[in-house]
Order: sequence, then structure tokens, then C-alpha cells
Amino acid sequence: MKIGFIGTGSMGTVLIESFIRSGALQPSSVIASNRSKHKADLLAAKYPGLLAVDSNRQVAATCGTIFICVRPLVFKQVVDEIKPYVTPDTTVISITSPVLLRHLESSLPCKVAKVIPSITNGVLSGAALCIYGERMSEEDRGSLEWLVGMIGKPVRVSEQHTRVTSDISSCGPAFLAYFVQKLVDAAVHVAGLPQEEATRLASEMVLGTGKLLTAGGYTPESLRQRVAVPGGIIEAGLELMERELDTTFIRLLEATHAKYDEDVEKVDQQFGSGTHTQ
Ligand SMILES: NC(=O)C1=CN([C@@H]2O[C@H](COP(=O)(O)OP(=O)(O)OC[C@H]3O[C@@H](n4cnc5c(N)ncnc54)[C@H](OP(=O)(O)O)[C@@H]3O)[C@@H](O)[C@H]2O)C=CC1
Ligand SMILES: O=C(O)[C@@H]1CCC=N1
Repeated sequence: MKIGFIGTGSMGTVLIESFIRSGALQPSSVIASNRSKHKADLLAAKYPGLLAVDSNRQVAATCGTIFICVRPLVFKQVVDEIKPYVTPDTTVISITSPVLLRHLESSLPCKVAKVIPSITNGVLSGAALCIYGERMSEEDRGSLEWLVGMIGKPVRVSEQHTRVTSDISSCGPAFLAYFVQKLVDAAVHVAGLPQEEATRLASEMVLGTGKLLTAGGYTPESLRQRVAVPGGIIEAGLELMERELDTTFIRLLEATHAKYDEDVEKVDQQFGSGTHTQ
């Protein structure tokens, strides 16, 4: 069965390349379209057998499973384009959270799901959030999770929790990278450590900490307690973070939720669905 990708920007490309690199898909199973076709052509040149086509309609007419990898406000246009070409057996997958299942189910006569990937899937790691529409049978869900499981950990979430789970798994890499960048800048500023050395150390630290929190049997709290000796240096640093950052993360998630609400409202208007309820 052919798998289609509409939109080969940053995430569409990560998905295609990861599926191919992991062995989940042969290039000859992949058909891709992109508004500026040269991006899809680049993938076709890099992966002989992969077919770059001129229109989204061609993807829809040929593929049983279609990942739509465009920005939220472009979905309506893409959905209208592909609608005449999908059948009840087709599965259409959105990779963006503000396009709700009900937008897709009310507009397309096929199975729909959302898979919210993460840049970490580019190194076959991290979670991929799976949210299913009612037309997806348990078998359909299992097949999709097999595919997604080749590039990350499929995690089923309710649509109601899509935003907050995506804040952690998809936005989290950017937030953590910001923390690393600030730590590196401080090391350069306070002690004159070469930036490259500080970056290498900080990156190894993040990798090791991730392992401790997954395979290493630690929770964030137990890890913190394990390394922060009472009255010691780490505790002095943690006390400052507690004072300075206490409400920062709540405000961070409030900011992402506010932007999400704005996007859902715009998508609602495009799909003519009235006020959103998620
Ligand atoms: N960035 C991330 O880490 C994550 C992103 N997402 C979601 O992925 C989606 C895409 O994000 P991202 O890849 O970063 O964005 P990009 O802007 O990099 O990619 C979007 C792509 O869609 C193409 N496009 C636009 N309109 C159409 C159209 N009508 N038909 C076909 N292709 C079209 C664009 O083409 P053109 O080259 O002409 O601009 C572009 O290549 C977003 O909805 C985002 O929410 C989900 C999880 C993580
Ligand atoms: O749609 C989403 O939730 C993702 C997370 C980061 C950007 N878009």
C-alpha cells in the first residue's frame, strides 16, 4: 500500500526520512506533494523510488494512508482538494493539534486520526501522540501504531489532552534546547568556558539525564533528591531556580494553550464548525 505525504516542509520531511531510515517504508511506497514542488523533488532525488507528484489530488487518488503535514490554517484547503479522491477505506492523518477530529470527520468520508510527531522522531526516539477518530477500528489503530512505533513511542492520548501532551513531547525539545542554550551562555559568561565545550557537556548531560529518567529508574523528584546533597552546591542552585522559575512553567503552558485556542477558533471558522469545545 502507498503512503502519501502532503507537505514536505520540516515535519513532513522528518517523517518521510525517519520512516525510510527505520525500514518501516521503502522509498517506492512513498508519494509526496508540496506546494513548492522542489522540496518534494529533493526527497525523490535523495531516495530513488520515492515519487514526487504535482498535486495533492494525485496523492489522495493513489494512497491508502495520507499524512497531512501542512500548517493548521492550510488544512481546509487541502481537505477540500482531496475529498473527492478519498474512499471509506482511506486513512487521513493530521499531524497538527488545532485541527480537531470533528473538523476532519465532518469533512471527509474516510477514517481519520491525528499523529502528533516530535523532532525527536528524527532520531527514532521520543513519543508520537496518537488520537483516533471513531471510524478507526482497533485493527486500524494497531497498524498505525506499528508504523509510528518504528520511529518513536506511540502514545494514545485523548483529544482533550492533545495540547498539553504535545507541549511536552513536541514543544519540549525546543524548551529544553532553550534551557541548554542559556546554561551554555552562562558558562561562557561566568567562567569563560569555550562555547563548544560547554555545549558538548550540556548535550551529554541531557542525554544521560534522559536515560536516568527512562531506563534508569528515576523520577524527576527522586533524581533531584539523589544528586542534591542538603546544604550543598546543587541545592544552592535549585533554591534559586525555585525562587525565580516557580510559576514560569504554568505561564509557559498558558501561553501555548492561548495560541492553540486562537488557532482552533480560526480553523473552526474555516470549517464552519462554530465555537470549539476541546
Ligand atoms: N515543527 C514541529 O516540531 C512540529 C510540527 N507539527 C505540525 O506540523 C505541521 C507542519 O509544520 P512544519 O513542517 O514545521 O511547517 P513547514 O512550514 O516547515 O511545512 C509546511 C509545508 O507545507 C507546505 N504546504 C503549504 N501549503 C500547502 C498545500 N496547499 N499543499 C501542499 N503543501 C503545502 C509548505 O510548502 P512551501 O514550501 O510552499 O511553503 C511547507 O513545505 C504544522 O501543522 C505543525 O503544527 C507537529 C509536531 C511537531
Ligand atoms: O500541533 C502541534 O501541537 C505541534 C506541536 C508543535 C507544533 N505543532
